[in-house]
Amino acid sequence: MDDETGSMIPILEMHWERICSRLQKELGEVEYRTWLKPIRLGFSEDEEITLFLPTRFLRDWVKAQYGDKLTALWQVECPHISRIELQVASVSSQVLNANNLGQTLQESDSASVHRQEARDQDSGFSNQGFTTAQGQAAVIEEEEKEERQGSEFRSDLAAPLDLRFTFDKFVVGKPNEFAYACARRVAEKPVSPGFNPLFLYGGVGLGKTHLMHAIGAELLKGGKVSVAYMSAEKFMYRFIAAIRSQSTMEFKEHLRSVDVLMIDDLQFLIGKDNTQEEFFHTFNALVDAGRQIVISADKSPSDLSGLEDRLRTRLGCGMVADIHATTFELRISILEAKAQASGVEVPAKVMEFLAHKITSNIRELEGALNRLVAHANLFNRPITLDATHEVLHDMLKAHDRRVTIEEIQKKVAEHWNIRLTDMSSARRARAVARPRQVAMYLSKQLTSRSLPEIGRKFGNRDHTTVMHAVSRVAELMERDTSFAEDVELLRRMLES
Ligand SMILES: Nc1ncnc2c1ncn2[C@@H]1O[C@H](COP(=O)(O)OP(=O)(O)OP(=O)(O)O)[C@@H](O)[C@H]1O
Repeated sequence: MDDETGSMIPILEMHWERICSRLQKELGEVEYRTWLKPIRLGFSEDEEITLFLPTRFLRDWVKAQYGDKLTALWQVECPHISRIELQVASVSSQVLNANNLGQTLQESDSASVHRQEARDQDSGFSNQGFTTAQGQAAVIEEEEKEERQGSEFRSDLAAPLDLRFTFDKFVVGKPNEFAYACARRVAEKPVSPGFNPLFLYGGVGLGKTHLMHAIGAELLKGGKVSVAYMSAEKFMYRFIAAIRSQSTMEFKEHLRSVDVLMIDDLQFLIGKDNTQEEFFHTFNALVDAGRQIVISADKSPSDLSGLEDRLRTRLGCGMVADIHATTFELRISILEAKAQASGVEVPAKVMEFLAHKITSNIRELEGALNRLVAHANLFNRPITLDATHEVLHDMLKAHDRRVTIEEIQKKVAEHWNIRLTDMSSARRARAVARPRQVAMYLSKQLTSRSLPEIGRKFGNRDHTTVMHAVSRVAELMERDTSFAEDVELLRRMLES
């Protein structure tokens, strides 16, 4: 670490400003704003410069796409720099501004940046800098490292909230409307009878953390309330650190002084008996003192076997709200909202395709859209079905599976709103015959069945009928783009 931090800060900043304006000129405003503007200047140590990015995705992208360029530009400014280090961290400009960067630079490692941030903000969230979920993961990693190194217990107990996770960004649909309504209720009126604790549960990536952060953000708007959010994992690490540094009293007092305590991913405490015990006491102390508790987990309290019975009973005695698996409609609404927020035009067919293909998890769906948007911004190309296939190749491959003629018939019938039985009926009306031909065409394209086999599945038709259907559909696709897009969309949905 440079020990001349006082005089080094403005110099470093000056170099960084020059590098930024070069990048801006060279790459253009859009690309610069998308990828490089979020970078925050960290500190210099020997031959290395540390820069911070708000998310892991951005860090990885910047590293892969601009790592060499950034290193080269730093070398032009400061020839002794041979390496740049990109880290995920919640470093708000507020923390690393000219006034306090000096202090920050005197600290010895990146974890100290978080420490500095926490000190600045003291207790509660009201003045805190915010970070992303990935940022928090990085913070936890740093903390674990610190704890392994035996450093002293710290009083900054809670993790920052993620500003992106607010109620207005949460898309409500059938699967999550109850959980949403409960979260809203707690945010508007904490400790309402019957809502303490609020226990949110559901599968991975369905919005539990989002709702918890939204509760926190809403409560903080009103001020005067202290909110502590942390993952159960973090709770455990902090607890262990407190034991090691003989500061468990501080730990308990600090946690028990908050108005609202939110613990995410409680299932992590399964099998961690001592931490469970501590959590149980904290829980009771807070509830007895009339404070609000919000918990999330992947299962309902009664299904969290491995948690002590008395804890499970207490967890289930407030409001238990399930977030169900997403529906196609909800996935579409989420994609529409996120596409609109990104400012990039995403065709409806692409959204339909993604919503059909990526069904398990909103995080994955969001990740797919982010990749498409990033790609479109970077190469200044529109998002199309072809581009989607290309950009998400690896992700889509993971979902690939074999398709049957029955599935093709069903999907095609649904698409054109005809009866499934018409796939094998003798009806010749175009409204029925055309979809049937498309289904034959797709059966030829997507399965290894022979023409006679396909014919048999379509009401024992002759193989020449199938041949005719295949060439007719191919011909129509060439002439009619909208028809071609329909067929293409069906093909991709079936391949998903
Ligand atoms: N209804 C929704 N509307 C908009 N975005 C959503 C919705 N549900 C989830 N998301 C987004 O999906 C991502 C994953 O959500 P979140 O982290 O809240 O899931 P989780 O249920 O806590 O997952 P885990 O079980 O892994 O902790 C987040 O970026 C979140 O903003």
